[in-house]
Amino acid sequence: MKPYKILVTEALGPEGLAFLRQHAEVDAYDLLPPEDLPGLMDGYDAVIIRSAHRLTRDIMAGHPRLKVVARAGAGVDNVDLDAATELGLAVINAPGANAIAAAEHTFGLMLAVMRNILLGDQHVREGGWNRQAYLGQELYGKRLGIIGLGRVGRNVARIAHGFRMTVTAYDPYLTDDIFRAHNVTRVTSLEALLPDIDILTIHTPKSGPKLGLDLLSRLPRGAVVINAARGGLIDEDALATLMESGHIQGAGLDVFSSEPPPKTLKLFQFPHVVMTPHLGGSTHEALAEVGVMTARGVIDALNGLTPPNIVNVPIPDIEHDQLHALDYAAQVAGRVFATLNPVPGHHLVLTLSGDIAGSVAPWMRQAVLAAVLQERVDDRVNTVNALIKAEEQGIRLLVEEDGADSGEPTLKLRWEGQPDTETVLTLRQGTPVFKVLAGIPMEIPWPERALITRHQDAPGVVGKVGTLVGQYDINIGDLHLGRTRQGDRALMVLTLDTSPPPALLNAIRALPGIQDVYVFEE
Ligand SMILES: NC(=O)c1ccc[n+]([C@@H]2O[C@H](COP(=O)([O-])OP(=O)(O)OC[C@H]3O[C@@H](n4cnc5c(N)ncnc54)[C@H](O)[C@@H]3O)[C@@H](O)[C@H]2O)c1
Ligand SMILES: O=C(O)CC[C@@H](O)C(=O)O
Repeated sequence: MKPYKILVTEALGPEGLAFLRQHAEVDAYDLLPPEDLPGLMDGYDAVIIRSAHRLTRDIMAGHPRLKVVARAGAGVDNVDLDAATELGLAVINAPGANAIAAAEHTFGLMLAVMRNILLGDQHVREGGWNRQAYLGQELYGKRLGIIGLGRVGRNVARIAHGFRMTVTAYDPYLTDDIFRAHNVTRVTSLEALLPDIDILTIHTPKSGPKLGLDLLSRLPRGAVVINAARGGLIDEDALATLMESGHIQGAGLDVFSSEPPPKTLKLFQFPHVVMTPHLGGSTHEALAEVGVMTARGVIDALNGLTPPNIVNVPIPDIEHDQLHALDYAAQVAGRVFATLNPVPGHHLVLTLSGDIAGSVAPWMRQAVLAAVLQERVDDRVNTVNALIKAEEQGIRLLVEEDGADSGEPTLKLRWEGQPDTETVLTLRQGTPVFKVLAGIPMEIPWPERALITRHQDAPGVVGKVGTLVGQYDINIGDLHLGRTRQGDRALMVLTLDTSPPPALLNAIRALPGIQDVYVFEE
Protein backbone atom coordinates (compact mmCIF):
# COMPACT_ATOMS: atom_id res chain seq x y z
CA MET A 1 0.00 0.00 0.00
CA LYS A 2 1.37 3.41 -0.99
CA PRO A 3 1.46 5.92 1.87
CA TYR A 4 -0.14 8.86 0.06
CA LYS A 5 -3.25 9.59 -2.03
CA ILE A 6 -3.02 12.35 -4.62
CA LEU A 7 -5.68 13.96 -6.79
CA VAL A 8 -4.64 15.43 -10.16
CA THR A 9 -7.46 17.50 -11.62
CA GLU A 10 -6.13 18.26 -15.12
CA ALA A 11 -3.76 16.59 -17.61
CA LEU A 12 -0.26 16.41 -16.16
CA GLY A 13 2.83 15.36 -18.15
CA PRO A 14 3.14 11.53 -18.17
CA GLU A 15 6.62 11.71 -16.61
CA GLY A 16 5.22 13.61 -13.62
CA LEU A 17 2.32 11.18 -13.25
CA ALA A 18 4.71 8.21 -13.39
CA PHE A 19 6.83 9.78 -10.64
CA LEU A 20 3.77 10.38 -8.47
CA ARG A 21 2.63 6.78 -8.97
CA GLN A 22 5.95 5.48 -7.59
CA HIS A 23 5.08 7.09 -4.26
CA ALA A 24 1.32 7.43 -4.10
CA GLU A 25 -2.07 6.20 -5.18
CA VAL A 26 -3.04 8.73 -7.84
CA ASP A 27 -6.48 9.66 -9.16
CA ALA A 28 -5.74 11.61 -12.32
CA TYR A 29 -8.28 13.34 -14.56
CA ASP A 30 -7.70 14.84 -18.00
CA LEU A 31 -10.15 17.50 -16.92
CA LEU A 32 -12.19 17.15 -13.74
CA PRO A 33 -15.39 19.25 -14.06
CA PRO A 34 -14.55 22.19 -11.75
CA GLU A 35 -17.92 21.88 -9.97
CA ASP A 36 -16.93 18.34 -8.89
CA LEU A 37 -13.74 19.42 -7.10
CA PRO A 38 -15.22 20.52 -3.73
CA GLY A 39 -16.91 17.16 -3.25
CA LEU A 40 -13.76 15.21 -4.09
CA MET A 41 -11.17 16.88 -1.85
CA ASP A 42 -11.60 14.59 1.15
CA GLY A 43 -9.18 11.74 1.64
CA TYR A 44 -6.29 13.15 -0.39
CA ASP A 45 -2.86 14.08 0.97
CA ALA A 46 -2.19 16.36 -2.00
CA VAL A 47 -4.20 17.98 -4.78
CA ILE A 48 -2.58 19.16 -8.02
CA ILE A 49 -4.37 21.61 -10.31
CA ARG A 50 -3.45 23.43 -13.51
CA SER A 51 -5.57 26.19 -15.00
CA ALA A 52 -9.16 24.97 -14.96
CA HIS A 53 -9.62 24.95 -11.18
CA ARG A 54 -9.39 27.41 -8.31
CA LEU A 55 -8.30 26.39 -4.84
CA THR A 56 -10.28 28.74 -2.62
CA ARG A 57 -10.35 28.77 1.18
CA ASP A 58 -13.72 26.97 1.19
CA ILE A 59 -12.44 24.23 -1.06
CA MET A 60 -9.18 23.68 0.87
CA ALA A 61 -10.52 23.91 4.45
CA GLY A 62 -11.86 21.01 6.47
CA HIS A 63 -9.84 18.14 5.00
CA PRO A 64 -7.66 16.73 7.80
CA ARG A 65 -5.63 14.56 5.44
CA LEU A 66 -4.75 17.35 3.00
CA LYS A 67 -1.19 18.63 3.46
CA VAL A 68 -0.05 19.88 0.06
CA VAL A 69 -1.68 21.73 -2.82
CA ALA A 70 0.11 22.31 -6.09
CA ARG A 71 -0.23 24.36 -9.24
CA ALA A 72 1.39 22.56 -12.17
CA GLY A 73 2.64 25.78 -13.72
CA ALA A 74 4.40 29.02 -12.90
CA GLY A 75 1.58 31.27 -11.65
CA VAL A 76 -0.22 30.48 -8.40
CA ASP A 77 -2.96 33.08 -8.77
CA ASN A 78 -5.64 30.38 -8.80
CA VAL A 79 -4.64 29.26 -5.29
CA ASP A 80 -5.69 31.33 -2.25
CA LEU A 81 -2.17 31.57 -0.78
CA ASP A 82 -3.20 33.25 2.48
CA ALA A 83 -5.78 30.57 3.17
CA ALA A 84 -3.39 27.75 2.29
CA THR A 85 -0.75 29.22 4.62
CA GLU A 86 -3.19 29.61 7.51
CA LEU A 87 -4.33 26.03 6.98
CA GLY A 88 -0.70 24.84 7.07
CA LEU A 89 -0.86 23.58 3.48
CA ALA A 90 2.39 23.66 1.54
CA VAL A 91 1.87 25.26 -1.88
CA ILE A 92 4.03 23.89 -4.68
CA ASN A 93 4.48 25.24 -8.23
CA ALA A 94 6.86 24.74 -11.13
CA PRO A 95 8.75 28.01 -11.59
CA GLY A 96 10.56 28.31 -14.90
CA ALA A 97 9.59 24.83 -16.10
CA ASN A 98 7.54 26.26 -18.99
CA ALA A 99 9.42 29.55 -19.41
CA ILE A 100 10.97 28.58 -22.76
CA ALA A 101 7.58 27.43 -24.06
CA ALA A 102 5.91 30.68 -22.97
CA ALA A 103 8.70 32.80 -24.47
CA GLU A 104 8.57 30.95 -27.78
CA HIS A 105 4.78 31.27 -27.83
CA THR A 106 5.20 35.01 -27.29
CA PHE A 107 7.21 35.15 -30.51
CA GLY A 108 4.66 32.90 -32.22
CA LEU A 109 2.00 35.50 -31.44
CA MET A 110 4.32 38.37 -32.37
CA LEU A 111 5.15 36.88 -35.77
CA ALA A 112 1.53 35.91 -36.38
CA VAL A 113 0.51 39.53 -35.86
CA MET A 114 3.45 41.17 -37.64
CA ARG A 115 3.35 38.83 -40.69
CA ASN A 116 -0.43 38.29 -40.95
CA ILE A 117 0.12 34.57 -40.70
CA LEU A 118 -3.40 33.61 -39.59
CA LEU A 119 -5.06 35.96 -42.06
CA GLY A 120 -2.84 34.62 -44.84
CA ASP A 121 -3.65 31.06 -43.88
CA GLN A 122 -7.38 31.75 -43.95
CA HIS A 123 -7.03 33.53 -47.29
CA VAL A 124 -5.23 30.58 -48.91
CA ARG A 125 -7.77 28.10 -47.52
CA GLU A 126 -10.48 30.20 -49.13
CA GLY A 127 -8.70 29.93 -52.49
CA GLY A 128 -7.12 33.41 -52.41
CA TRP A 129 -3.56 34.47 -53.42
CA ASN A 130 -3.40 38.23 -52.79
CA ARG A 131 0.14 38.72 -51.55
CA GLN A 132 -0.05 42.50 -51.46
CA ALA A 133 -2.99 42.46 -49.02
CA TYR A 134 -0.92 40.69 -46.36
CA LEU A 135 2.26 42.72 -46.42
CA GLY A 136 3.88 42.47 -43.01
CA GLN A 137 6.64 43.95 -40.91
CA GLU A 138 9.95 42.53 -39.73
CA LEU A 139 11.03 42.06 -36.17
CA TYR A 140 14.61 42.93 -37.20
CA GLY A 141 15.57 46.29 -35.73
CA LYS A 142 12.27 46.79 -33.88
CA ARG A 143 12.23 48.13 -30.33
CA LEU A 144 10.84 45.53 -27.95
CA GLY A 145 9.61 46.58 -24.50
CA ILE A 146 9.28 43.92 -21.82
CA ILE A 147 7.40 44.39 -18.56
CA GLY A 148 8.69 41.78 -16.08
CA LEU A 149 12.18 40.42 -16.73
CA GLY A 150 11.70 37.13 -14.84
CA ARG A 151 12.05 33.60 -16.15
CA VAL A 152 9.85 34.11 -19.22
CA GLY A 153 10.91 37.74 -19.78
CA ARG A 154 14.60 36.75 -19.92
CA ASN A 155 13.91 34.05 -22.48
CA VAL A 156 11.96 36.58 -24.53
CA ALA A 157 14.98 38.91 -24.38
CA ARG A 158 17.29 36.08 -25.47
CA ILE A 159 15.15 35.27 -28.51
CA ALA A 160 14.68 38.97 -29.34
CA HIS A 161 18.44 39.40 -29.57
CA GLY A 162 18.47 36.62 -32.18
CA PHE A 163 16.02 38.70 -34.25
CA ARG A 164 18.32 41.72 -33.72
CA MET A 165 15.65 43.67 -31.86
CA THR A 166 16.65 46.29 -29.30
CA VAL A 167 15.35 45.27 -25.90
CA THR A 168 14.27 47.54 -23.05
CA ALA A 169 12.57 46.33 -19.89
CA TYR A 170 10.79 47.57 -16.80
CA ASP A 171 11.07 45.43 -13.67
CA PRO A 172 11.53 47.35 -10.42
CA TYR A 173 12.33 44.24 -8.38
CA LEU A 174 15.59 43.24 -10.05
CA THR A 175 19.15 44.44 -9.71
CA ASP A 176 21.01 46.23 -12.52
CA ASP A 177 23.26 43.16 -12.85
CA ILE A 178 20.39 41.09 -14.21
CA PHE A 179 19.59 43.66 -16.91
CA ARG A 180 23.30 43.82 -17.85
CA ALA A 181 23.62 40.02 -17.89
CA HIS A 182 20.74 39.79 -20.39
CA ASN A 183 21.86 42.75 -22.46
CA VAL A 184 18.65 44.63 -21.75
CA THR A 185 18.34 48.40 -21.26
CA ARG A 186 16.70 49.24 -17.97
CA VAL A 187 13.96 51.83 -17.52
CA THR A 188 12.55 52.69 -14.14
CA SER A 189 8.95 53.48 -15.04
CA LEU A 190 6.24 52.42 -17.45
CA GLU A 191 6.00 56.03 -18.58
CA ALA A 192 9.63 55.83 -19.69
CA LEU A 193 9.15 52.49 -21.44
CA LEU A 194 5.93 52.83 -23.40
CA PRO A 195 6.55 55.80 -25.76
CA ASP A 196 9.81 54.42 -27.13
CA ILE A 197 8.92 50.88 -28.23
CA ASP A 198 7.30 49.24 -31.24
CA ILE A 199 6.17 46.05 -29.54
CA LEU A 200 5.14 45.63 -25.92
CA THR A 201 5.13 42.25 -24.23
CA ILE A 202 4.17 41.68 -20.61
CA HIS A 203 5.56 38.90 -18.38
CA THR A 204 4.64 39.73 -14.80
CA PRO A 205 2.49 37.75 -12.38
CA LYS A 206 -1.22 38.63 -12.21
CA SER A 207 -0.33 41.16 -9.50
CA GLY A 208 1.70 43.18 -12.04
CA PRO A 209 0.70 46.57 -13.45
CA LYS A 210 -2.68 46.83 -15.18
CA LEU A 211 -2.45 48.58 -18.52
CA GLY A 212 -5.61 50.57 -19.15
CA LEU A 213 -6.45 53.30 -21.67
CA ASP A 214 -4.08 55.86 -20.13
CA LEU A 215 -0.96 53.68 -20.20
CA LEU A 216 -1.73 51.94 -23.50
CA SER A 217 -2.26 55.36 -25.16
CA ARG A 218 1.37 56.17 -24.36
CA LEU A 219 2.53 53.57 -26.87
CA PRO A 220 3.44 55.11 -30.24
CA ARG A 221 0.81 54.88 -32.98
CA GLY A 222 1.08 51.55 -34.77
CA ALA A 223 2.44 49.62 -31.79
CA VAL A 224 1.76 45.93 -31.24
CA VAL A 225 0.83 44.46 -27.84
CA ILE A 226 1.39 40.88 -26.66
CA ASN A 227 0.07 39.27 -23.48
CA ALA A 228 1.00 35.66 -22.75
CA ALA A 229 1.20 36.22 -18.99
CA ARG A 230 -2.14 36.71 -17.25
CA GLY A 231 -5.55 37.90 -18.33
CA GLY A 232 -6.45 41.37 -17.06
CA LEU A 233 -2.91 42.78 -17.22
CA ILE A 234 -4.01 44.43 -20.47
CA ASP A 235 -7.46 45.94 -20.19
CA GLU A 236 -9.40 44.29 -23.01
CA ASP A 237 -11.90 47.14 -23.49
CA ALA A 238 -9.11 49.72 -23.62
CA LEU A 239 -7.23 47.59 -26.14
CA ALA A 240 -10.38 47.33 -28.28
CA THR A 241 -10.84 51.12 -28.16
CA LEU A 242 -7.25 51.69 -29.29
CA MET A 243 -7.51 49.02 -32.01
CA GLU A 244 -10.64 50.74 -33.28
CA SER A 245 -8.90 54.11 -33.50
CA GLY A 246 -5.88 52.50 -35.20
CA HIS A 247 -3.57 53.64 -32.39
CA ILE A 248 -2.66 50.03 -31.75
CA GLN A 249 -2.04 48.04 -34.90
CA GLY A 250 -2.36 44.51 -33.61
CA ALA A 251 -2.29 42.30 -30.56
CA GLY A 252 -1.42 38.73 -29.65
CA LEU A 253 -3.30 37.36 -26.65
CA ASP A 254 -2.90 33.96 -25.01
CA VAL A 255 -4.68 34.88 -21.78
CA PHE A 256 -7.95 36.63 -20.98
CA SER A 257 -9.71 38.23 -18.01
CA SER A 258 -12.19 35.40 -18.20
CA GLU A 259 -11.13 32.09 -19.76
CA PRO A 260 -12.59 31.14 -22.16
CA PRO A 261 -13.45 34.73 -23.13
CA PRO A 262 -17.14 35.53 -23.53
CA LYS A 263 -18.61 35.63 -27.05
CA THR A 264 -19.20 39.36 -26.47
CA LEU A 265 -15.46 40.15 -26.27
CA LYS A 266 -15.04 43.26 -28.43
CA LEU A 267 -11.58 42.12 -29.51
CA PHE A 268 -13.11 39.36 -31.66
CA GLN A 269 -14.01 42.08 -34.20
CA PHE A 270 -10.41 42.84 -35.08
CA PRO A 271 -8.64 40.65 -37.62
CA HIS A 272 -5.25 41.84 -36.39
CA VAL A 273 -5.83 40.41 -32.93
CA VAL A 274 -4.44 36.86 -32.77
CA MET A 275 -5.77 34.73 -29.93
CA THR A 276 -4.79 31.35 -28.49
CA PRO A 277 -6.44 29.42 -25.63
CA HIS A 278 -3.75 29.82 -22.91
CA LEU A 279 -1.26 27.71 -24.82
CA GLY A 280 1.94 29.44 -23.62
CA GLY A 281 3.06 26.50 -21.50
CA SER A 282 1.52 23.81 -23.67
CA THR A 283 4.42 21.99 -25.30
CA HIS A 284 5.32 18.35 -24.69
CA GLU A 285 8.68 19.49 -23.34
CA ALA A 286 7.20 22.02 -20.94
CA LEU A 287 4.50 19.66 -19.70
CA ALA A 288 7.16 17.01 -19.00
CA GLU A 289 9.30 19.53 -17.12
CA VAL A 290 6.33 21.03 -15.22
CA GLY A 291 4.96 17.58 -14.37
CA VAL A 292 8.23 16.29 -12.94
CA MET A 293 9.06 19.48 -11.03
CA THR A 294 5.56 19.61 -9.53
CA ALA A 295 5.51 15.89 -8.69
CA ARG A 296 8.93 15.99 -7.00
CA GLY A 297 7.95 19.06 -4.99
CA VAL A 298 4.70 17.44 -3.86
CA ILE A 299 6.33 14.17 -2.79
CA ASP A 300 9.18 15.99 -1.01
CA ALA A 301 6.69 18.17 0.86
CA LEU A 302 4.62 15.11 1.83
CA ASN A 303 7.80 13.47 3.11
CA GLY A 304 8.34 16.48 5.40
CA LEU A 305 11.20 17.89 3.33
CA THR A 306 11.38 21.47 2.11
CA PRO A 307 11.44 21.45 -1.69
CA PRO A 308 12.90 24.49 -3.47
CA ASN A 309 9.57 25.06 -5.26
CA ILE A 310 7.46 25.56 -2.15
CA VAL A 311 5.77 28.94 -2.54
CA ASN A 312 4.64 29.81 0.99
CA VAL A 313 7.84 29.21 2.97
CA PRO A 314 10.91 31.49 2.58
CA ILE A 315 13.28 28.88 1.17
CA PRO A 316 16.99 29.74 1.39
CA ASP A 317 19.12 29.33 -1.68
CA ILE A 318 21.29 26.48 -0.39
CA GLU A 319 22.02 22.90 -1.40
CA HIS A 320 19.23 20.40 -0.79
CA ASP A 321 21.37 18.24 1.53
CA GLN A 322 22.37 21.23 3.64
CA LEU A 323 18.76 22.35 3.89
CA HIS A 324 17.72 18.85 4.93
CA ALA A 325 20.40 18.75 7.65
CA LEU A 326 19.36 22.20 8.93
CA ASP A 327 15.72 21.13 8.91
CA TYR A 328 16.58 18.13 11.07
CA ALA A 329 18.63 20.32 13.43
CA ALA A 330 15.70 22.75 13.78
CA GLN A 331 13.33 19.87 14.52
CA VAL A 332 15.61 18.39 17.17
CA ALA A 333 16.40 21.73 18.84
CA GLY A 334 12.75 22.83 18.90
CA ARG A 335 11.35 19.50 20.08
CA VAL A 336 13.90 18.98 22.86
CA PHE A 337 13.62 22.62 23.98
CA ALA A 338 9.81 22.49 24.14
CA THR A 339 9.80 19.12 25.96
CA LEU A 340 12.36 20.09 28.60
CA ASN A 341 10.68 23.46 29.15
CA PRO A 342 6.98 22.65 29.05
CA VAL A 343 5.78 25.90 30.61
CA PRO A 344 6.05 28.42 27.79
CA GLY A 345 6.91 32.08 28.10
CA HIS A 346 5.55 34.82 25.86
CA HIS A 347 8.77 35.71 24.11
CA LEU A 348 10.84 33.02 22.51
CA VAL A 349 14.37 34.26 21.92
CA LEU A 350 16.17 32.57 19.05
CA THR A 351 19.80 33.43 18.37
CA LEU A 352 21.32 32.29 15.09
CA SER A 353 24.97 32.23 14.24
CA GLY A 354 27.26 30.63 11.68
CA ASP A 355 25.94 29.53 8.30
CA ILE A 356 22.30 30.02 9.31
CA ALA A 357 22.54 33.73 9.92
CA GLY A 358 21.63 36.03 7.01
CA SER A 359 19.56 34.63 4.15
CA VAL A 360 18.78 31.31 5.87
CA ALA A 361 17.37 33.03 8.97
CA PRO A 362 13.76 33.70 7.78
CA TRP A 363 13.25 30.03 6.97
CA MET A 364 15.14 28.84 10.06
CA ARG A 365 12.98 30.84 12.45
CA GLN A 366 9.82 29.28 10.96
CA ALA A 367 11.29 25.79 11.12
CA VAL A 368 12.37 26.15 14.76
CA LEU A 369 9.13 27.81 15.80
CA ALA A 370 7.11 25.03 14.17
CA ALA A 371 9.09 22.38 16.06
CA VAL A 372 8.55 24.21 19.36
CA LEU A 373 4.82 24.64 18.74
CA GLN A 374 4.28 21.07 17.56
CA GLU A 375 4.77 19.98 21.15
CA ARG A 376 1.93 22.14 22.41
CA VAL A 377 -0.60 23.01 19.69
CA ASP A 378 -3.30 20.45 18.90
CA ASP A 379 -4.01 21.89 15.51
CA ARG A 380 -1.78 21.26 12.53
CA VAL A 381 1.33 23.39 12.83
CA ASN A 382 4.29 23.31 10.50
CA THR A 383 6.90 25.51 8.86
CA VAL A 384 4.18 26.94 6.60
CA ASN A 385 1.92 28.36 9.30
CA ALA A 386 4.28 28.56 12.32
CA LEU A 387 4.23 32.39 12.50
CA ILE A 388 0.42 32.49 12.38
CA LYS A 389 0.04 29.73 15.00
CA ALA A 390 2.57 31.43 17.30
CA GLU A 391 0.56 34.65 17.15
CA GLU A 392 -2.62 32.71 17.99
CA GLN A 393 -0.81 31.28 21.02
CA GLY A 394 0.34 34.74 22.13
CA ILE A 395 3.99 33.85 21.50
CA ARG A 396 6.34 36.40 20.01
CA LEU A 397 9.55 35.29 18.42
CA LEU A 398 12.58 37.51 18.95
CA VAL A 399 15.29 36.60 16.48
CA GLU A 400 18.83 37.72 17.20
CA GLU A 401 21.88 37.13 15.07
CA ASP A 402 25.07 37.16 17.06
CA GLY A 403 27.17 38.56 14.23
CA ALA A 404 29.11 35.40 13.36
CA ASP A 405 27.93 34.54 9.85
CA SER A 406 30.32 31.71 9.11
CA GLY A 407 31.34 28.56 10.89
CA GLU A 408 29.16 25.87 12.43
CA PRO A 409 25.46 26.73 12.29
CA THR A 410 24.34 27.28 15.87
CA LEU A 411 20.85 27.76 17.30
CA LYS A 412 20.29 29.16 20.76
CA LEU A 413 16.77 29.08 22.23
CA ARG A 414 15.36 30.38 25.50
CA TRP A 415 12.17 31.82 26.90
CA GLU A 416 12.94 35.47 27.63
CA GLY A 417 13.85 36.08 31.29
CA GLN A 418 14.34 32.32 31.95
CA PRO A 419 18.06 31.46 31.62
CA ASP A 420 17.34 27.93 32.91
CA THR A 421 15.57 27.20 29.63
CA GLU A 422 18.56 27.95 27.42
CA THR A 423 19.21 25.28 24.78
CA VAL A 424 22.14 25.52 22.38
CA LEU A 425 22.56 23.21 19.40
CA THR A 426 25.32 23.20 16.79
CA LEU A 427 25.24 21.36 13.49
CA ARG A 428 28.61 19.64 13.23
CA GLN A 429 29.30 17.83 9.95
CA GLY A 430 25.60 17.14 9.55
CA THR A 431 25.05 15.92 13.13
CA PRO A 432 23.14 17.99 15.68
CA VAL A 433 25.25 18.41 18.81
CA PHE A 434 23.72 19.93 21.94
CA LYS A 435 26.07 22.21 23.86
CA VAL A 436 23.59 23.42 26.46
CA LEU A 437 20.40 21.66 27.58
CA ALA A 438 17.92 23.41 29.90
CA GLY A 439 20.61 25.88 30.95
CA ILE A 440 23.17 23.12 31.71
CA PRO A 441 26.36 22.98 29.61
CA MET A 442 26.75 19.50 28.06
CA GLU A 443 28.28 18.21 24.80
CA ILE A 444 25.91 15.62 23.29
CA PRO A 445 25.96 14.42 19.67
CA TRP A 446 22.23 13.75 19.27
CA PRO A 447 21.46 10.01 18.99
CA GLU A 448 18.50 8.29 17.32
CA ARG A 449 17.05 7.37 20.68
CA ALA A 450 17.68 9.27 23.90
CA LEU A 451 16.33 9.05 27.43
CA ILE A 452 16.76 12.17 29.53
CA THR A 453 16.28 12.40 33.29
CA ARG A 454 15.89 15.65 35.12
CA HIS A 455 16.96 15.08 38.71
CA GLN A 456 18.58 16.46 41.83
CA ASP A 457 22.36 15.99 41.79
CA ALA A 458 22.87 13.33 44.50
CA PRO A 459 24.95 10.15 44.99
CA GLY A 460 23.41 6.96 43.59
CA VAL A 461 20.90 8.38 41.06
CA VAL A 462 22.95 7.45 38.02
CA GLY A 463 23.60 3.93 39.30
CA LYS A 464 19.94 3.29 40.13
CA VAL A 465 18.75 4.46 36.71
CA GLY A 466 21.44 2.37 34.99
CA THR A 467 20.47 -0.71 37.00
CA LEU A 468 16.79 -0.33 36.13
CA VAL A 469 17.54 0.07 32.42
CA GLY A 470 19.70 -3.09 32.60
CA GLN A 471 16.91 -5.00 34.31
CA TYR A 472 14.77 -4.34 31.23
CA ASP A 473 17.57 -5.80 29.10
CA ILE A 474 18.22 -2.47 27.35
CA ASN A 475 21.79 -1.60 26.42
CA ILE A 476 23.09 1.91 27.15
CA GLY A 477 25.28 3.08 24.27
CA ASP A 478 26.42 6.36 25.75
CA LEU A 479 25.86 8.47 28.86
CA HIS A 480 26.24 12.19 29.52
CA LEU A 481 25.84 14.00 32.81
CA GLY A 482 25.55 17.70 33.55
CA ARG A 483 24.60 19.89 36.50
CA THR A 484 24.38 23.54 37.35
CA ARG A 485 26.54 22.98 40.48
CA GLN A 486 27.11 20.26 43.05
CA GLY A 487 23.83 19.12 44.68
CA ASP A 488 21.72 21.29 42.35
CA ARG A 489 19.74 20.72 39.08
CA ALA A 490 21.13 17.89 37.01
CA LEU A 491 20.41 16.18 33.68
CA MET A 492 21.42 12.74 32.46
CA VAL A 493 21.19 11.79 28.77
CA LEU A 494 21.36 8.08 27.92
CA THR A 495 21.67 6.73 24.40
CA LEU A 496 19.57 3.55 24.33
CA ASP A 497 19.86 0.74 21.79
CA THR A 498 16.17 -0.21 22.06
CA SER A 499 12.93 1.51 23.05
CA PRO A 500 12.20 1.81 26.78
CA PRO A 501 8.72 0.46 27.67
CA PRO A 502 6.32 2.63 29.76
CA ALA A 503 6.85 0.41 32.83
CA LEU A 504 10.57 1.26 32.82
CA LEU A 505 9.85 4.97 32.54
CA ASN A 506 7.41 4.75 35.46
CA ALA A 507 9.98 2.86 37.52
CA ILE A 508 12.61 5.55 36.80
CA ARG A 509 10.12 8.30 37.66
CA ALA A 510 9.48 6.60 41.03
CA LEU A 511 13.19 6.73 42.01
CA PRO A 512 14.03 9.23 44.77
CA GLY A 513 15.47 12.50 43.40
CA ILE A 514 14.09 12.00 39.85
CA GLN A 515 11.97 14.94 38.75
CA ASP A 516 11.06 13.83 35.26
CA VAL A 517 11.95 11.47 32.45
CA TYR A 518 11.70 12.13 28.71
CA VAL A 519 12.23 9.86 25.73
CA PHE A 520 13.11 11.03 22.22
CA GLU A 521 13.03 8.58 19.35
CA GLU A 522 13.36 9.15 15.59
N1 LIG B 1 0.56 31.66 -21.00
C1 LIG B 1 1.06 30.67 -20.30
O1 LIG B 1 0.70 29.51 -20.48
C2 LIG B 1 2.13 30.97 -19.30
C3 LIG B 1 3.21 30.09 -19.14
C4 LIG B 1 4.19 30.41 -18.20
C5 LIG B 1 4.07 31.56 -17.43
N2 LIG B 1 2.98 32.34 -17.59
C6 LIG B 1 2.83 33.57 -16.81
O2 LIG B 1 3.83 34.47 -17.26
C7 LIG B 1 4.15 35.36 -16.21
C8 LIG B 1 5.66 35.38 -15.99
O3 LIG B 1 6.09 34.12 -15.56
P1 LIG B 1 7.58 33.91 -15.04
O4 LIG B 1 7.77 32.46 -14.87
O5 LIG B 1 8.51 34.69 -15.87
O6 LIG B 1 7.48 34.59 -13.60
P2 LIG B 1 8.70 35.15 -12.74
O7 LIG B 1 8.19 35.25 -11.36
O8 LIG B 1 9.93 34.40 -13.02
O9 LIG B 1 8.89 36.62 -13.33
C9 LIG B 1 7.98 37.66 -13.12
C10 LIG B 1 8.75 38.97 -13.13
O10 LIG B 1 7.81 40.02 -13.04
C11 LIG B 1 8.39 41.02 -12.23
N3 LIG B 1 7.34 41.88 -11.70
C12 LIG B 1 6.48 41.61 -10.68
N4 LIG B 1 5.66 42.67 -10.48
C13 LIG B 1 6.04 43.62 -11.38
C14 LIG B 1 5.58 44.93 -11.65
N5 LIG B 1 4.58 45.48 -10.94
N6 LIG B 1 6.18 45.60 -12.65
C15 LIG B 1 7.18 45.04 -13.37
N7 LIG B 1 7.67 43.82 -13.14
C16 LIG B 1 7.10 43.11 -12.16
C17 LIG B 1 9.12 40.25 -11.16
O11 LIG B 1 10.12 41.04 -10.54
C18 LIG B 1 9.70 39.11 -11.94
O12 LIG B 1 11.02 39.38 -12.40
C19 LIG B 1 3.36 34.88 -15.00
O13 LIG B 1 2.15 35.59 -14.92
C20 LIG B 1 3.06 33.44 -15.33
O14 LIG B 1 1.95 32.95 -14.64
C21 LIG B 1 2.02 32.09 -18.52
O1 LIG C 1 -0.30 25.18 -19.00
C1 LIG C 1 -0.88 25.50 -17.97
O2 LIG C 1 -1.82 24.88 -17.49
C2 LIG C 1 -0.48 26.75 -17.20
C3 LIG C 1 0.50 27.62 -17.87
C4 LIG C 1 0.70 28.95 -17.17
O3 LIG C 1 -0.50 29.58 -16.91
C5 LIG C 1 1.55 28.93 -15.96
O4 LIG C 1 1.26 29.66 -15.02
O5 LIG C 1 2.55 28.22 -15.95
